[in-house]
Amino acid sequence: MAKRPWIGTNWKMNKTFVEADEFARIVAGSDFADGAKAQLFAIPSFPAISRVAEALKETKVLVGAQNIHWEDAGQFTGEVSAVQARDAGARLALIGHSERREMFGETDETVALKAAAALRQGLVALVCIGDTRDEFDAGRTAEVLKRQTEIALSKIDWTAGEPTVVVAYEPVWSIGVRGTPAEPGFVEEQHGRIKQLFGSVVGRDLPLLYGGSVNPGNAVDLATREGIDGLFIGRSAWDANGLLAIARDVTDALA
Ligand SMILES: O=C(COP(=O)(O)O)[C@@H](O)CO
Repeated sequence: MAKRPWIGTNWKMNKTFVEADEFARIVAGSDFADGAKAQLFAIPSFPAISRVAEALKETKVLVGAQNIHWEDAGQFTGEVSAVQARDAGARLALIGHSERREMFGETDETVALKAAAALRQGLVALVCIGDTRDEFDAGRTAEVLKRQTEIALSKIDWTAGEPTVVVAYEPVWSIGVRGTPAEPGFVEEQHGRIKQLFGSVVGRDLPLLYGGSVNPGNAVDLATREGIDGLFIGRSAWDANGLLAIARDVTDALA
C-alpha cells in the first residue's frame, strides 16, 4: 500500500488575514482537501488560526498552533494554552521548533510538558528535534537526537489510548534562508536511528517527518526514503500552490 505522507507548513511570523484567507481558499479547493492521498497541515500565526480553521473545516487538512503553554490556564501574560488553541480551531500543536528553542528559551523539559499538555486537549503534538551546526560539526547529532527524543516523549501517558504524536527531525543548520539543505542519505540515516528510539522508548512507531530547506528539487528524494513519513516545509510552502505542487510530486512518486 502506498504511504500516505504528512505534508505541511509552518507560516512562522508571516501572512496578513488576506494572505491567510487566500492560502486556505486554494487548499480547500484542491484535490488534497479530502485527505485521501496525504495528510496536509498548516500552522498559521495565532491571530489567523480561527479563520483558517473555519475556511478548512469541511476538509481533512489539520490546522495547528505554532506554540502552546504547558498549563491549561493561568497568570502567563502573552502565552496561549492548548485549551485556547483548540478553542480557536487548532487540531495540532507545534512544539519545540528550533526557533523557539534558540530564541525563546524552550528547553527539552518544557517541550516534554507541552507535548503532554497538547495530548490532554486531544491535539496532535508535532514535536521538533534537531542538532545545531556546532553539534553536527562535532559529530554529536545522534547523541543530541537521542536526548531530545527521550525527554520530549517522557511525560506522555502511552497507556492512555493512542496518543497522537508526530516527530519532525529538523537539523537547525538546514532551516531557513541561511540553512544548508541536508543530504537525503544523511536524513535517512538519522531517521533510522530515531525510529529505533521510538521502539525502545515508547514501544511503537510514530510518524517521523523531515524539515529544513525542503523545496521542489529535493522533496521527492526525501519523502520516498525509508523512515521518512512526510515533510515539514517552511518557505517553499508558504504559497499554497507551492505546498500543493510538492504534495502532488511526492504523492505521484509514492503511488
Ligand atoms: O523551519 C522549518 C523549515 O523552514 P524552511 O524555510 O523550509 O527551511 C520547518 O519548521 C517548517 O516550517
